[in-house]
Amino acid sequence: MSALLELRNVSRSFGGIHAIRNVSLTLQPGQIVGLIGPNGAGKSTLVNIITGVHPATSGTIVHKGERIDRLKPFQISARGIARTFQVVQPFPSMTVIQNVMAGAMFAANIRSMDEARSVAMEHLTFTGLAAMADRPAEQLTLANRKRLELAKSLAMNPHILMLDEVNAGLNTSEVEQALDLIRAIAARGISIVIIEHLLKVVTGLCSRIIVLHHGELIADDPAADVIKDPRVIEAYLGSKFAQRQMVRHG
Ligand SMILES: Nc1ncnc2c1ncn2[C@@H]1O[C@H](COP(=O)(O)OP(=O)(O)OP(=O)(O)O)[C@@H](O)[C@H]1O
Repeated sequence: MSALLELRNVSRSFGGIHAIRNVSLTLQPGQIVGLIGPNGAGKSTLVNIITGVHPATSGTIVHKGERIDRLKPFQISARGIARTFQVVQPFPSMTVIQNVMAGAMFAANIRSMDEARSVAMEHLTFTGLAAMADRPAEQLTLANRKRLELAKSLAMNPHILMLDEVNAGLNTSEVEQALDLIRAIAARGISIVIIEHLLKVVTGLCSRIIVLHHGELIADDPAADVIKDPRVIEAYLGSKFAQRQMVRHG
C-alpha cells in the first residue's frame, strides 16, 4: 500500500536546539497512530512541521505523491491535513456553530452561509454538541471545548487529523467518551495521529505507536511491542528501571 504521508530525514532546529533529528516515517490511510515521548521530546514540533507551522530545517515531506514541506499552513490544511491544538482556541465571543462554520468556510466546496451552517450542524451532531449550537463558545466546559475543536477540524474535511493532547484535563468518563468519538472519526476513514501522555489511552486506542526522545524516533512499532521496548521504558522511566524490567521479563 502506498503511503498517504511520508517524512524522509526530517529535522528542525530552533537556534542550538535540535527539536527533531532525522525523523523518517510513513502514515497509511485509516490508521490511528500514537505519538508519544517525554516532555520536550519533539511531539508538538513534529506536528507543527507536518502542518507547516514550523517548516523543517531539512528533509522532505510527501503527501499523496507531492512534496508539501515548503507549503504554508493554509495550503496544507486545504489539502486535507488538519490538527487540533494542545491549548484549545475557540473564538470565544462567537457561538459554537459560528466557530464550526469558520472551519467549514475554509473547505473549498462551500458556496454559501446556509451551506456552511448546514455542514457545521452535521459536525455538531456528530460530536454531540448540537444542543449547544447557539451558545457562546466561551460558555462550554473544557470537555465540550475539546469536542468543538474536533468539530471545527472535521468541518475542514480532512483525511489526516492530528490531535495534540485532546484528553488533557478531562476526567475518566470524559476521556472514555472522547476516545469513542476518536474511534468514530477513524471509522470514517480519517487517519489520526494522536499525541497523548497517558500510555493506557494510547495502547487502548492505537494499533501503532511512534516514540520520540530528544527529537529522535526511537520506536515505530505495534502498541504491544512498544510498551515492552527497553529503549522506550528507559526514555520514560530512566535506565535503572529499564534494567530491572529486563531482568524481570528476561
Ligand atoms: N518555537 C520554538 N522556539 C524555540 N524552541 C522550541 C520551539 N518549539 C519547541 N521548542 C523546543 O523544542 C523542543 C521540543 O519541544 P516540543 O514542544 O516539540 O516537545 P513535546 O514533546 O511536544 O513536549 P511536551 O510533551 O512538553 O508538550 C524543546 O526543547 C522545546 O523547548
